[in-house]
Amino acid sequence: MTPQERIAELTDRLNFYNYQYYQNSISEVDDFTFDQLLAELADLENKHPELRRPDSPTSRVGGTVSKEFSTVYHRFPMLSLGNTYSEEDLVEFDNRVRKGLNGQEYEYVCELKFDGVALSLTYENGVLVQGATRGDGVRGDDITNNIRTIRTVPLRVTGPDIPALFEVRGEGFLPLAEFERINKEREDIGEPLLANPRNAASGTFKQQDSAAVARRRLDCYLYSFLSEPEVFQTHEDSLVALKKWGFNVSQTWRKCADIREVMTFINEWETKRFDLPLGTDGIVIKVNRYDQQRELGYTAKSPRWAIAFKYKALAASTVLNDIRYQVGRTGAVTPVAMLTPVLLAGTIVKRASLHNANEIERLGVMLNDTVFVEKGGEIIPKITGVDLNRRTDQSTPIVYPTTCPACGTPLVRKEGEANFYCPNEKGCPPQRQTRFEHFIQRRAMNIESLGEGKIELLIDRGLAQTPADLYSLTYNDLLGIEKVFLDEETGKRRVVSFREKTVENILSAIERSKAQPFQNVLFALGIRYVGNTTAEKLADYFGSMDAIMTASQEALLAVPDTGPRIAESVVTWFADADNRDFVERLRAAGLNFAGEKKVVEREGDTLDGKTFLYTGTFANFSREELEARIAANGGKVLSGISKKLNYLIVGENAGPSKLEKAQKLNVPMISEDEFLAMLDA
Ligand SMILES: NC(=O)c1ccc[n+]([C@@H]2O[C@H](COP(=O)([O-])OP(=O)(O)OC[C@H]3O[C@@H](n4cnc5c(N)ncnc54)[C@H](O)[C@@H]3O)[C@@H](O)[C@H]2O)c1
Ligand SMILES: [Zn+2]
Repeated sequence: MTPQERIAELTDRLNFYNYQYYQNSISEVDDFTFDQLLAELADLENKHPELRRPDSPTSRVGGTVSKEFSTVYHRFPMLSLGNTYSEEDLVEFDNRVRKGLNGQEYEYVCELKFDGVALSLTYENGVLVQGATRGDGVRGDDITNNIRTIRTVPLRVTGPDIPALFEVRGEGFLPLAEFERINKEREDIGEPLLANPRNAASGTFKQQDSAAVARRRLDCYLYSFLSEPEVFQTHEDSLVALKKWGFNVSQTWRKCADIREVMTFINEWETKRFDLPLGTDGIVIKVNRYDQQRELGYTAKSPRWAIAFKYKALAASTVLNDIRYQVGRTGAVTPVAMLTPVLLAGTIVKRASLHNANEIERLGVMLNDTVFVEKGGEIIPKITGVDLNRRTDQSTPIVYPTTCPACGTPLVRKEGEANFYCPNEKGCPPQRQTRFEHFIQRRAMNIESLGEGKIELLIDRGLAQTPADLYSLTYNDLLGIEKVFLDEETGKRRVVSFREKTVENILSAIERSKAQPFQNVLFALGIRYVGNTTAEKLADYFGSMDAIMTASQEALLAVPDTGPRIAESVVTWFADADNRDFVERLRAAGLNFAGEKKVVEREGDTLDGKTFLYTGTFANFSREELEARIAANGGKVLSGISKKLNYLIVGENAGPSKLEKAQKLNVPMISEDEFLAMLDA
């Protein structure tokens, strides 16, 4: 390949990766690969400057603005950071800084490099007036409403020394615990999992519906302050002031006297960073004094006074001994790699996730291969590749099972899904077991004292086939039963036994569960795609189990945020005779089959069949009241603007992007008064 061809190929490929990463929140390759390709391109361009393409990613910030939000111009450009993975490069950076400052003394401030989305917040007279993404560095998306949902971002700051106009910048992120929570919920209701916290954060910030954004508890760390004229002498002073004014500044930063101290900081955080509540991928090193920053200046893409040191993802190599196929509640089969134990980032790793059959194929991995495992932002490490140099004739192909490893039923794969499923929902032991686990969890019936092997014991003894059987258990059924569990990995024995106290606790928890609200009961049924939030919406809208059981697909579609997939799943579930029998037994046990509050009482039919969306705030209604009135009069609230939408109700401070889109699609816009008039019609 000629240099010209290679340059063209790299330019196209990297531009495509950037587009996927910033526009669609998808990583086509890992960051290290991306950075290596970018470095290769920069190197080729240096050698052949005449071959450099005008759209080269080496001299531009990677992102763009999107059509869904209105565009804002940054007062000060939002640039990228030069990055390196090596100590030598860091020493070179330090040499450049020393040269650039002509022998002046200088210090650095080191911060963690938070792995999220760059945000810019503008405050006028102490009030947050604008929040934006980085975009292409010059212009970004106005996502003020979404940023307002972050609880740690102050909407107003006060104090004698606060400038009238200033900007703060930081990293918006999805905390790891929140990422795990969302994925657990998604797994629970059969939704595909989010790939990693960074991409999840980026996707969330770009959502149109800020109520949906608020449900994912995003957070933000601030790390930079900008104003004109400057009010601080150093970056350090600004971090201290930001913290004092109430901004969320991670207290992990440290001032370093020289590059050796910087290296110490870098080494210190290499594994300690995994204890932080968010994903990080390196250390950012900044010259502390602002006047020196100015003196050093900028390239087209990044400041010369800062650099990012990126950690290579922590990897280890070990042998893949076996694959276990786990069957989840919805029947999805997931392969789990069983590894020869290996130390990685301070913990012993014995298993790694392989996601699905496609992933095994993509990796080309075989049993007994030596594989690379990496720990990224997520808790469970993953297999990232095969060490082909160490493949021997011991390696044997992985034969993906065609029947359920637990019950022998032939597996099925649905159109467009990566997972295989065991369709034997009722008879398959792990599905039955996880159905119980779903039923007893806190957000469902809250009988968590039945965890840790107790359910298995009940099933084994034939005391419970379905969760409905829990309600007919007696003291004498339970007292004294026990089972010995053997942990296959540690070889340890664990005895689960029902003594008097245990039995009393369990029976009283079962009794108490009868008081759980209706929405919990609905969620506990374990209908696919009916997670917590959906259960709450259905319960609010229909008010009773009977209403939901008999609801048609169309009636279900009228519930806010309920699409065809959920509607179909609900109808199919209740059409099943065993499921209906299960429901009747729960009714007989005395569970709550009706909601106490917010039953939609029909006020009228003036809005029958009409669809609405609203934007802004209203004089006569809160959001909830508005939605309730629409529903009570036969209308439906949609979650986004489309051609199907009949009316956009426009309140105070309406979102400009919604207005623009409605205009483009010719969706009629009405005021609050016009809406009131429709109700009375
Ligand atoms: N995997 C892919 O397909 C893909 C595609 C595009 C980009 N990327 C990754 O993204 C990088 C380019 O992204 P980039 O231009 O945002 O550069 P960057 O992420 O390497 O560095 C700049 C960004 O760091 C963030 N940051 C975090 N903590 C910070 C702190 N304490 N101080 C200052 N900034 C901090 C800010 O958001 C800032 O915009 C690439 O080097 C690559 O690793 C990956
Ligand atoms: Zn099965």
